Amino acid sequence: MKTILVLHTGGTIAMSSDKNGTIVPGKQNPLNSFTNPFTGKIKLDIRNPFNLPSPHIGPDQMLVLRNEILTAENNGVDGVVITHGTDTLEETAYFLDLTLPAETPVVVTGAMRSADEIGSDGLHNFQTAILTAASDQAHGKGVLVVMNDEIHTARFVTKTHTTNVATFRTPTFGPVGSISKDRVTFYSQLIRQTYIPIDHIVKNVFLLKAYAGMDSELFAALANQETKGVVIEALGAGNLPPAALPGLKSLLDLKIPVVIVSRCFNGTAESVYDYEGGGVRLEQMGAIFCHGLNGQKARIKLAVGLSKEMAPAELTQFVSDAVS
Ligand SMILES: NC(=O)C[C@H](N)C(=O)O
Repeated sequence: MKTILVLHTGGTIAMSSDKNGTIVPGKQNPLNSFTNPFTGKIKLDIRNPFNLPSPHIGPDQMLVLRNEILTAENNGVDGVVITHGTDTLEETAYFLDLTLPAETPVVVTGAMRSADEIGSDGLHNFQTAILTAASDQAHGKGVLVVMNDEIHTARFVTKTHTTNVATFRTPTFGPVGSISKDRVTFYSQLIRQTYIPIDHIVKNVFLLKAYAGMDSELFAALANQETKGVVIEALGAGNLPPAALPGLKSLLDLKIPVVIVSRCFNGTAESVYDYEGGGVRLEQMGAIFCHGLNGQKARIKLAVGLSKEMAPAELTQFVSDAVS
C-alpha cells in the first residue's frame, strides 16, 4: 500500500458560496470531509498547513511546503499531493520543482468551481492528483500539475482562462500525460533540470510588462540598491521600445540582473533583431534572455538563483536555459 501526503493550502477548491452567492473561504476546508475512495490501496496522510486564497501565498508559504515535503520524503512517503488556489498555483509548483530533489512524485491541483457549485471540479481533480502521485510512472518527472484530466509539468504549465475548468495549458510543448477514468498515462517526460536547495528566498525581484510606447519611468523607480533582479516581459521575440533603453541601462549599470522573456503566450524569447531596442542589442547591453519560461516562472527562477548567491556567469547560464 502506498502512502500519499496531502497538503491542503486553500483556494477555490476549499471554498464555498456564501448567502450572497460570492465565493469565500470557510473555517472548515470541505476537502477534509472527503472519504478516501482508494482505501486498501492508497493511505492518505492529510495535513492543512494553511487555508489561503492563492493570491495570499508567497515565499514564506512556498518554503513551508518545501520543508514539509522534505521531511515526509525522509520519512518514506510515496508521493505528495498539494491542493492550491489556481491564481498562483504555477508559481508554487515551479518553485518546488526547482528546489526539491524530485525523486518522490509531487502533484499540485486545484479547482475552478467551488465545492458547492454545480459541476464543481475540485473532488475530481483531487482524486486524479492522488492517482497520479501514486503512479509508479510519476517518479523522476519533477513537480506535476494535474487539472481537468491532464498532466502538465510545473515548468511550462500556465493558467490561461479566468473561469473555465480547462484553464491549465502548456503552450508550445503540450501536456505530458492524461488521466482517463482511473488510468494514468504519461506520453513524454522533461529533461531534468538542476535542483537548487535553498532555505530562504530573496526579496525585491520584480516583473515588468513591456507595451507600445513604454519609456524609462518604471525602470527609474527600480534603479536602486534595493532591487535584486528584474524580469521584463518584452515585445514579440524579446524587444523593447527605444525610449525604454536608458531605463534598462540604469539597471544594468547598477549590476542588477535583467532577464528578458516574451509577453507572447506561445514560443520562446530569442535575440533576433538588430535594431534599436531589438533583442540582439538588449543582449549586447547585458540583459539575459530566458528561453522558454513565462514572466512569472522566470521571476521565480531568477529569485532562486539569487537566493543561492550564484555568481553572474552561473546565474546567466541557470536563468537562460529553461530546458536542461
Ligand atoms: N480557482 C482558484 O483557486 C482561484 C482563487 N482566486 C485562488 O487562487 O485562490
